[in-house]
Amino acid sequence: MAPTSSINGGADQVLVEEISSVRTFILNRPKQLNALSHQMISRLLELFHASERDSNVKIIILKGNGRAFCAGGDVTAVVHNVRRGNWKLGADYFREEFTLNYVMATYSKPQVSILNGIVMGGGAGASVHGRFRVATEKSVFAMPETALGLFPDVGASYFYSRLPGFFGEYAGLTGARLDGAEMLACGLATHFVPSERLPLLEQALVKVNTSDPDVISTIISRFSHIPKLKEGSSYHKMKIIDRCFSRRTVEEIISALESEALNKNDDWVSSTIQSLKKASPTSLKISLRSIREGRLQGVGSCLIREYRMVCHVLMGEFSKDFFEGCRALLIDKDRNPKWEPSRLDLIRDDDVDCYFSKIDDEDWEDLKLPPRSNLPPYAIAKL
Ligand SMILES: CC(C)(COP(=O)(O)OP(=O)(O)OC[C@H]1O[C@@H](n2cnc3c(N)ncnc32)[C@H](O)[C@@H]1OP(=O)(O)O)[C@@H](O)C(=O)NCCC(=O)NCCSC(=O)/C=C/c1ccc(O)cc1
Repeated sequence: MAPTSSINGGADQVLVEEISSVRTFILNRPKQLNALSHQMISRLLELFHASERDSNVKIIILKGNGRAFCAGGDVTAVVHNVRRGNWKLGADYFREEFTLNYVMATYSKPQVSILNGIVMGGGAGASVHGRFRVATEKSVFAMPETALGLFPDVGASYFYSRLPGFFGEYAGLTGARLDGAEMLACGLATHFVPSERLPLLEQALVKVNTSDPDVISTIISRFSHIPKLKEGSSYHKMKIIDRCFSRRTVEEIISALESEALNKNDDWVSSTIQSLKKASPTSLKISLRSIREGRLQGVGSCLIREYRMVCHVLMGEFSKDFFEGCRALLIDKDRNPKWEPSRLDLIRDDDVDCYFSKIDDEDWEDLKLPPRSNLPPYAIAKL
């Protein structure tokens, strides 16, 4: 085994192992649950580009050190930037992060992400776009942004809109946590491997000398099985999810859930309503619109639209909920955000439209994604 080399600049935040044709990148901020710093994103982008150019590299393995794969973007950096009042620093972060998501979604070599723990926000973006996502019994997946005054980004309007039925709308609006079995059932994961078998899986993968996804899938399948969904799983609620989350507006979704609650006492329905009522009303409305638009767009267009949206959120012209969400959940930790506008009916369609418009600032540009050429047919977005 080649020695583990550490990467500077990111102060060892991404470790690299080189074993024959396989490059393993290890997110290495275990104390922060591998939250993605700007440096980590830049480094990953560099490593992905370099590995794509290197014909000796056949597959990429991405994993996390410690109990998380990755708990999202580094939100302590957000707090820092907000205090400095500079939304463009945030925009720079997202520009690079979304570019990384796009490179992963169109990558010419299989990426195998080992999701043995927490996978949230940016962690989902760094894995779901890749070819293989291996969940375990320790996986906890969520896009929790509506509780923070943001919206499911990193291309979630692409991958959530492609989940069965209206499961993506459900998971995106409520921020629901999914376990490994649910991830596999809905397609966020491609395989489920018990964590105790991961060392054997990795030993088998590092012997690979091909980028053929069928070969790699066959290898992972040797270690995987289909786990049973828990009795209380949201995936068993697909009929209710489809009935309610297919509605045109957030208001209609909530009232459909309330009708379900009247008909039948169901804890799952009550807690779903509670999650929606706790979230930022503005976030809910822009998230629903984003996932709906994502249904008809490719991954690149989704990321370009989400970049516009996130810049509007950071500018805070219509609502400053993102800053309030950071205050309530991260700074003061009172978990009691005061959203403004405070109610769904105070947000008009025109207000939602603004989040999808170009930014009125002469220095601002739409996200420009790198050209991707000569890709093999399987190097298209994966869901
Ligand atoms: C449920 C979690 C994943 C685990 O909870 P736990 O097991 O009780 O563990 P802790 O919450 O104690 O977390 C352990 C440590 O990791 C830290 N941490 C845990 N997630 C994080 C984290 N995303 N960041 C930065 N430290 C963290 C957390 O602060 C804590 O640090 P410390 O108090 O110093 O021990 C919990 O940590 C949690 O909810 N984390 C946030 C998850 C989340 O909302 N992720 C998506 C956020 S939205 C986003 O990505 C936007 C990023 C952004 C970036 C740049 C911008 O300019 C603008 C926006």
